Parts: sequence; structure tokens; C-alpha cells
Amino acid sequence: MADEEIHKGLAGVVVDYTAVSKVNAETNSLLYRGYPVPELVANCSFEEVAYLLWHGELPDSAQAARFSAEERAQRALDPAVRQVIDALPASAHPMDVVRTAVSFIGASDQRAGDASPEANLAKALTLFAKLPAIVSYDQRRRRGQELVPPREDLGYSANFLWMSFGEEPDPVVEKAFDASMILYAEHSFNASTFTARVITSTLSDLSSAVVGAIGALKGPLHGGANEAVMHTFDEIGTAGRAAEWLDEALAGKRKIMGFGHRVYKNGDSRVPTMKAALDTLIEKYEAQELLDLYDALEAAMASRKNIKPNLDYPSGPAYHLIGYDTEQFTPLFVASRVTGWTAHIIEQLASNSLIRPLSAYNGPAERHVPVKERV
Ligand SMILES: CC(=O)SCCNC(=O)CCNC(=O)[C@H](O)C(C)(C)COP(=O)(O)OP(=O)(O)OC[C@H]1O[C@@H](n2cnc3c(N)ncnc32)[C@H](O)[C@@H]1OP(=O)(O)O
Ligand SMILES: O=C([O-])CC(=O)C(=O)O
Repeated sequence: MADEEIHKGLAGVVVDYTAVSKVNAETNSLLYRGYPVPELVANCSFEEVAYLLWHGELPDSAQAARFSAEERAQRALDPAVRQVIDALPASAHPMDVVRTAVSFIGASDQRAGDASPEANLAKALTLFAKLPAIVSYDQRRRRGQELVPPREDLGYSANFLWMSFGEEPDPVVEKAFDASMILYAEHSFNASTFTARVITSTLSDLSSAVVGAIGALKGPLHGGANEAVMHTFDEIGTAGRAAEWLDEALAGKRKIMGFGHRVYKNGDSRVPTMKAALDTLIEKYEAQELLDLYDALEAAMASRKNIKPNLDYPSGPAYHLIGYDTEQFTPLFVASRVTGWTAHIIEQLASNSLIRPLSAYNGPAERHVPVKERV
């Protein structure tokens, strides 16, 4: 096969239709089920956006109330899941903890073998409701703190922050966190969603697809970049060192985490909205030095490479200011993206075709076992 037929990394290849979201690099925009995402951030809660991704329409007030009641009723960390988490060593990365907990929940789910859209929606809602408890508890146990039970009187994001820190969040923090959850929820055929669709295409189950997607999200070229951005800031230290640090890193052929994107070549459509949320946190926590460092690295990257930040660049420092440990940033992404993954799993099943591309062989030409010569 000739080289020009190879589409390394499937770059530029359109694999299938989706009605879940539209990433438009030309207009630098992102739509969920037709709605511009900045409008959703300004006017809707993350719960309403989850409903939209799954059902295709925003809920009316009765639907929203029912949905929210179902989510609130499933928030608690089951004792058996807690035991599984407690059995994992402190050396386990939080993404491995989340992956293991989700796998355990899937294997214990009585609906595991039912692949109907109704059962899959119910399983998706269970994961959506339970992930905040898993992520919060894992951080707390690492800090030597007690589990904080959920509160049914709080919305999704306020309750997530409550379980994480044991305090009702300031409205500025809650709004910024909710914005990040909406912005992270869905992004068409990114690597983790595509992983979920590949697994689903074999007629495997929803839990297996989500577990695989978590594995794909962990890598620093994908979701793991939000954690890596904070490590970069720690390594640089102060704004004054950013340009020098960048020159050395680029000379060493390092990839700068939180910059660049496979689809957007002129900036990630979600960054302005997340940067606005980060600015509110910078003001609240009087974190001007962090903002100076953020701006200095962005400016240096623009002048050296003309490469712009992606969503992980403002999200990393936002989660840091809110008080999360750096290693918990990608699990926060999981809690959000589980909505998009599961919407795609249901869409894939509704019009399934086994995903199995071709490869061009470039190994040795056919040869035969030298039976007599082998010693
Ligand atoms: C939520 C998300 O998942 S968003 C993505 C999060 N990931 C990151 O932030 C990791 C850092 N970024 C990257 O590694 C890349 O930009 C990716 C993986 C996101 C996209 O990569 P691709 O579409 O394959 O682009 P590719 O890697 O070919 O980059 C094109 C050129 O820009 C350079 N480039 C792209 N991103 C970066 C970066 N972050 N740092 C340094 N150089 C970069 C490449 O080195 C390459 O240069 P070359 O042509 O001189 O070799
Ligand atoms: O679309 C991608 O390739 C990566 C990304 O930004 C996301 O998954 O949010």
C-alpha cells in the first residue's frame, strides 16, 4: 500500500455521523445538540446539559426536577465501592482509582447485560451521580480526612464541592466549577470518546466502554494535560522564568502541555469561557502571580510557535485554586465527560457498525520457519 493512503492518527478522517456535538474549527465554535456551549454555560446548570446530551433537548422544569431527584438519590458512596477504593495503595494514580471504581460498579450492576437505550441511560445516570463521591473520597482519604456524605439539598456542582472540601462553596467557585463541567462534557470524536465507540461497536457493554475511555483520557496528550499544566507551572515557578523555560523545553523537543489541538488550529473555542471563569477565581483568591505566569507562558508560546492554549490550560489552574490536588484534575474531567461518552455509546448502538480499520503491512516479506537450522 502506498504511503499516501495512510492516515496516521486518523487525522482528518471522518469516521461517522454524530448528532451529539459539532466542533467547528473554521468558526472556532462548539455546539452541543445545536446549542452554542457558551450560551449553555451562561444559562444552564451542568445537570441540564447532561440531560440535553442524553435526550437531545433541554429539560422543562418537570423533567429537570425528576432528573435531578434521580441523580440526588444515587449520590452516596456505596460501602462496597469504598472498600475497593480503600484496598488500592496510595501510590495508585487517582485515574486508576476512578477506573477501578467504575469497573466495580459496572460489574455489580444488575442491569449490566441489558443494552437497551433505557437501561444504558439508567446506567449512565448512575455513573454521573456516583463519580463525584468517588473523586471526592479518593482525595480526602489521601489527605487523611473523613468521607463527607452527599447533601440532597445542593445542586450537582455545589454538592461535588461540598463532598470534596466539607464546606458549602462560595457562589463564585460553584459557578466556575460548573462552567468547567459543562465545557469538559463533550467534544465529538476525541480519543476517549472514540475509544468508547470502538468498544461499543463490538457490542460490549456500557461499563466496559467507559472504563476504556477513562484509560484513553488519562494520557497527557488528552485529558491528562490538565494535571500536566500544573506540573509545568510548578516547574517554571515565576512569570519571569517562563520564556527561558520554554526555550529550553522546546530545544529539548518537549511538548508543552495545555497547548495545541488536533482539530482547532487557531485556538480552542472553549478557552475564552474557561479563562473568564479562571479570572473570577484569580480575583477571589488574589492569585495575581499565577495569572502572570499563565499569561507569560501563553505569550512566549505564541511568539515561539504560534500555538494557542486548549481547554486544559485554564482548567488546570482553576482546579488548583479551588483546592484540588493536581492528580485529581483528570478524574474531575472524567466526572464531566462521562455524560458525552455515554451519549456516544447510545448513539453508536443505535446505528452500529463494527469499527475495524485497515493497516498497511511493513514487516518482513513472507518467509518460512527454518526447521533444520534452528538450534
Ligand atoms: C482536552 C484535550 O484533550 S485537549 C489536548 C490536550 N493535550 C495537550 O495539551 C498536550 C500537548 N499538545 C499536543 O501534544 C498536541 O498539540 C496534540 C496531541 C493535542 C495535537 O497534536 P497533533 O494534531 O498530532 O499535532 P502535532 O503533534 O502534529 O503538531 C503539529 C506541530 O505543532 C507542534 N506542537 C503541537 N502542539 C505542541 C505543543 N503542545 N508543544 C510543542 N509543540 C507542539 C508539533 O511539535 C508539530 O511541530 P512540527 O510540525 O515542527 O513537528
Ligand atoms: O477533541 C479532542 O481531540 C480533545 C479535546 O479537546 C476534548 O476531548 O475535549
